[in-house]
Amino acid sequence: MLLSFDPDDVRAAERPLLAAGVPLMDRAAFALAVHAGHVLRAVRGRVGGAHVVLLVGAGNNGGDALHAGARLARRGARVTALLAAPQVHAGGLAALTAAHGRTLRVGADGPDGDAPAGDGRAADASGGGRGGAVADLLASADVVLDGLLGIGARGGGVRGAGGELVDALARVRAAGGGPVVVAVDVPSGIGVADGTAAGAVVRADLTVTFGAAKPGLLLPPAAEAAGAVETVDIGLTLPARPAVARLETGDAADLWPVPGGSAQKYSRGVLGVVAGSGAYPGAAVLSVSGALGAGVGMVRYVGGAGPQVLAAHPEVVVGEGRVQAWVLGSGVAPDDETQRDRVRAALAHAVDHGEPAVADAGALDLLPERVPAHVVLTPHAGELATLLRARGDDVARADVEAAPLAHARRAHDLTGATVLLKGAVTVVVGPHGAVYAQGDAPAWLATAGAGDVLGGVLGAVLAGRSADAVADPTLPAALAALAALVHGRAAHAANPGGPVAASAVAAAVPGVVRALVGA
Ligand SMILES: NC(=O)C1=CN([C@@H]2O[C@H](COP(=O)(O)OP(=O)(O)OC[C@H]3O[C@@H](n4cnc5c(N)ncnc54)[C@H](O)[C@@H]3O)[C@@H](O)[C@H]2O)[C@@H](O)CC1
Ligand SMILES: Nc1ncnc2c1ncn2[C@@H]1O[C@H](COP(=O)(O)OP(=O)(O)O)[C@@H](O)[C@H]1O
Ligand SMILES: [K+]
Repeated sequence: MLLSFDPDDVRAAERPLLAAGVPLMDRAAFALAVHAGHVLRAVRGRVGGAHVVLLVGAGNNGGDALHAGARLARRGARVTALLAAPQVHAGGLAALTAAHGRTLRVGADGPDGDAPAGDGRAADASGGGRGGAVADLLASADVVLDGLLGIGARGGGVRGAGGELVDALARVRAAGGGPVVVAVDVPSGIGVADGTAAGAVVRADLTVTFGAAKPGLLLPPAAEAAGAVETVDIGLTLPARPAVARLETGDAADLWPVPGGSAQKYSRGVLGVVAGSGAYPGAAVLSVSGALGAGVGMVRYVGGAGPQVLAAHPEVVVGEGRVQAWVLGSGVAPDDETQRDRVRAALAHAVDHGEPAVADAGALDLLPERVPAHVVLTPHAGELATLLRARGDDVARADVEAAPLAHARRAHDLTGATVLLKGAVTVVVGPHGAVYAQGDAPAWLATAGAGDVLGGVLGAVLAGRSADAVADPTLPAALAALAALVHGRAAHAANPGGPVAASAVAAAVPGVVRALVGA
């Protein structure tokens, strides 16, 4: 599991070590220089002679970049530091200057010249170009180390001279080629704790993060700015509970309901599916496909698409009966009152009798005011905005897309449900601070019906672990993240690197599950 921690937790973990004189910045800078060295060898063949540009802000994040730059300079790299603040980390600046790195102060008027080392003050000096000089430097760099802002960032992108550097770097990259960008701890400008990415934000190819990942490296939309993430152990002891977690391959086997030797279909879990309608029979078929692909004990289908479901899946039982979990609402048309009544009844049953339920699409507006966490909502951004508006919030789809975690959390707080918010990175919020961010899927998965398959996969897992999911209110969030992981991997497996239809995703689910839980 990839765990991330809020800046406050990271600072609290650093404090006793710093008080004891542990050289945390040295550890961070050493690891950063090692990773930058790997990148330089990959793009240039060697560190010696390579051109490295440091973007340096006012804080310790800039200090990391300067110390790492000094190490690279000592290995023969040509290092130029662009100082975006009047005062930068004194020790880092001294180290870089001692290693014969160059420093240029940048501000509203462009680069001002070499800054003296020693007191960390980047005073004006003679020499240095203006105008396009920064752009030329960035364009000629092999690697840029982004040390403008770390966990001390306060929202809304990089402001001031640093923001201008971010824009200049973006223009260089947009023109084609350009340097490999390595972010120090986090891409500068992201919302480190909430994953927002407004204003001037560095787009990195690699982020080298210290102590533990930060939430913004996992959460949308900021996660996209991080590139690959390398976590460096600098010896921090962090709390047991992360801010945001991401399930990985090794986590699936413990969570998945693998049948024991004495299993029979009822003990493995029966899933009731109330999905599809005259207008959308395909949603019922796809939802059932996802559930069967995930290995549910049995599916009972309830609704008007029985013939289509049976034609595709003769193993399904059509009609009501006892179930251990539900999938509700996929493809249920707003004017299909009969099917909507069935969804309402199933939701009430799920709440009253402790049966986990997936509430998708057409079930979202039928939700009771409050539900337990074993009811899992699976909206996309537009549906979540609608749900929040129905509860009095003035929110549009774009607001949800700009801050998915905040809005998923809001929906959880308002309803009590576990919330799985679909997207390029799927965010899951449950009670007691359970938050997951899964970025497992190719963009090809953004195709009609893919969400129905996800609902089926999740329903199967909830049916297989029904009693556990009711007893432990944080488990549905973990199982929802697990379903997103399997669903995303199935999209890859169905046609690596190419387009997929929702039914092909469902067909790939059994193989993905085998790979994850097979001995
Ligand atoms: N505490 C430590 O000893 C360690 C800290 N480390 C590094 O230190 C970083 C944190 O350093 P700091 O606490 O100094 O904070 P930062 O280096 O993240 O920056 C804080 C500075 O940026 C300014 N600032 C904040 N938001 C801004 C914005 N939106 N636009 C422009 N300027 C803004 C603030 O006024 C402040 O001067 C970590 O991310 C990590 O890179 C590492 O060296 C590991 C050890
Ligand atoms: N850019 C993207 N990259 C990867 N996966 C995506 C992207 N956009 C959407 N998805 C995933 O594709 C699926 C689409 O589901 P949904 O929007 O409910 O479609 P439908 O209602 O047609 O089934 C979700 O699982 C979502 O997480
Ligand atoms: K940074």
